[in-house]
Amino acid sequence: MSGARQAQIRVSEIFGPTIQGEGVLIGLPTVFVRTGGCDYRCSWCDSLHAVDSEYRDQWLPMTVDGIWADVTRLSRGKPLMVSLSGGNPAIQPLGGLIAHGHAQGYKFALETQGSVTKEWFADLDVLVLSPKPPSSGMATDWDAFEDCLRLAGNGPAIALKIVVFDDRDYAYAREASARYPDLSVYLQPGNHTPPPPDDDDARVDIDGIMDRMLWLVDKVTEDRWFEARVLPQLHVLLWGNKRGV
Ligand SMILES: C[S@@+](CC[C@H](N)C(=O)[O-])C[C@H]1O[C@@H](n2cnc3c(N)ncnc32)[C@H](O)[C@@H]1O
Ligand SMILES: Nc1nc2[nH]cc(C(=O)O)c2c(=O)[nH]1
Ligand code: SF4
Ligand SMILES: [Mg+2]
Repeated sequence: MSGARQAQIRVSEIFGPTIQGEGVLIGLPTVFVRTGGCDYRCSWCDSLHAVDSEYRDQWLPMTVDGIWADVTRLSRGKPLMVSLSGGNPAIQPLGGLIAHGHAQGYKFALETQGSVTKEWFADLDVLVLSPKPPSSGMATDWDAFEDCLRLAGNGPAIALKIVVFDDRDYAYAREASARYPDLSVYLQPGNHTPPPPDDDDARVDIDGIMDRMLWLVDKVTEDRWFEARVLPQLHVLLWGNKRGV
């Protein structure tokens, strides 16, 4: 067995099929592989159970074969799009998983903030880069971000997805998009009520999300930013902050 097949990947949860709730693949049936651990700490992160080391005892080191047994069981052996998220999945050794799945007709989309890059980005089908706006409390390292684009090359389709809570975030999204005019850009209203990691049924402020959604639509139309796409987190509208959907 090759080294890549035996690499240990830290997994927080594997679930689905559900529909991709965000961005360029919205509505597409998918199985999620959510890895554990992140180099960021966004103030409003909705997946702290896969970020905060307090939850690391819930993360399992898994091999490609172990993950693949779950993915094929959930998809009942029918190839589909696998969504790699986290935490930051870019810090995990995912190249072997992607090669193994591709050989069986599956596709792979990766969600990452663009702070860490890997050679295997070039093997992805879809790369979603989600640089973080000021409200997150994180600073963007644009050199690291550009490394992601460079290593991905012409391999995957690449899209920008930027969370927007307020005017400063919106200005950041405009700047980020202006830097990379060839990338399609998706604006996502922020959820002010991310789930506490231990509580699946936490209330979600749908009215607030809808208000920001309407505000964002006004902003892009007033600015004649006609390349931007504005989309809510569909899974949050459907299932609130529930985990595993
Ligand atoms: C949980 S992150 C995991 C992948 C990677 N760390 C990243 O941030 O792209 C997946 C997506 O959820 C978004 N997200 C996280 N918390 C959110 C919130 N409270 N409201 C809206 N989107 C959020 C992130 O910006 C990212 O686009
Ligand atoms: N349905 C669904 N769509 C999603 N898109 C991005 C998600 C994520 O947490 O990375 C996510 C998620 O957790 N569920
Ligand atoms: S980068 Fe992604 S997973 Fe990490 S803290 Fe921010 S939103 Fe959460
Ligand atoms: Mg999520």
